Amino acid sequence: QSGEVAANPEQYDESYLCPVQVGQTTLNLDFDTGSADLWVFSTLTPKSESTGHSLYNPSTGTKKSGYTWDISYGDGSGASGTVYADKVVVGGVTATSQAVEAATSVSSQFEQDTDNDGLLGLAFSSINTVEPQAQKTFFDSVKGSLAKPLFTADLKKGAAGTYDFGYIDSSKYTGSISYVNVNTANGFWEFTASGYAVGSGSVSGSVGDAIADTGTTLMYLPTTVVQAYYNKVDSADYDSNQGGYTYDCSENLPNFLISLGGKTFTVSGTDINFAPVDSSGETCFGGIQENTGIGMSILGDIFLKSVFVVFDQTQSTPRLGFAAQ
Ligand SMILES: COc1ccc(CN)cc1O
Repeated sequence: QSGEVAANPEQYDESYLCPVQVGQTTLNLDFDTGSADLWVFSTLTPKSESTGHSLYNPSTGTKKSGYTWDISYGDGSGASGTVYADKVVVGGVTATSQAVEAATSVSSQFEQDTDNDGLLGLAFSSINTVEPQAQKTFFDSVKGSLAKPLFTADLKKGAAGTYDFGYIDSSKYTGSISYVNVNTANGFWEFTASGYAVGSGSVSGSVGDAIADTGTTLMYLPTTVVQAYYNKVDSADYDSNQGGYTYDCSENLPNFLISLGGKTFTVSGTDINFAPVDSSGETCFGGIQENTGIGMSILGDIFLKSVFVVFDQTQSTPRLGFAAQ
């Protein structure tokens, strides 16, 4: 089988939500290549936490007795609950008995984001949080039945993009796809990013160890790289109250160039201009921030919206393919 599903941006492209049939209900889920749990708001979620969300009703599923899950994300948000086996359909691709993690508790960030009805993890199943046995991601559940064991991400700035499962749509990118091998030891789509440049010119140095993470909004890079970037933005400085680099919204940001698999990709300064910090619209928060304390770099949506990415398990070693959009 193969299929395509829309990836609809929230305000400021904070995250992208895709319609997914879970049991008999269609929910809008955040496809997250940085985690491996498929969890959903449900009729088991306290009403005080689920108002405004679409809810999975586990009555259509088979309860996995004694199974629980509990996940925490890098931004301090999290959720927990119980586990059911049920039908999940993404763009016509069907997992007939997918582990569906029904939330019995969610953190305030999820409670408040009423566009988001849960997450569909697309990292490696080794980091699924279900106890006593880790469960397969949706991709792992359907991988063997896909025309090709791969999926692609084509996210866009302020417009609907797509995730495709089982095939590469050559109309969605320009030029050739350059591939890098993935190290799955940490359960992420993790690889080594090479040189970089600010504005234009030839790349140098090295960004280093990085993950491709559709579930993270911004780009988190080594301090040396981030300082080099904002040194080229006159009004920029690090604002500890905001927790990152800010600048005058009136200032044009430079492009950021990064080399992956021998090919240089350009993230436009307009894409790196993330959002105003408040309603005055005077000060803006940058889409490139420091990876301090994370242990690796994260190429999140700010990066991903300017490339076409293949999450490829056609070889014995998983690999990532990058092409310009
Ligand atoms: C609060 O919202 C989220 C928190 C964490 C993730 C995973 N990186 C996705 C989200 O949509």
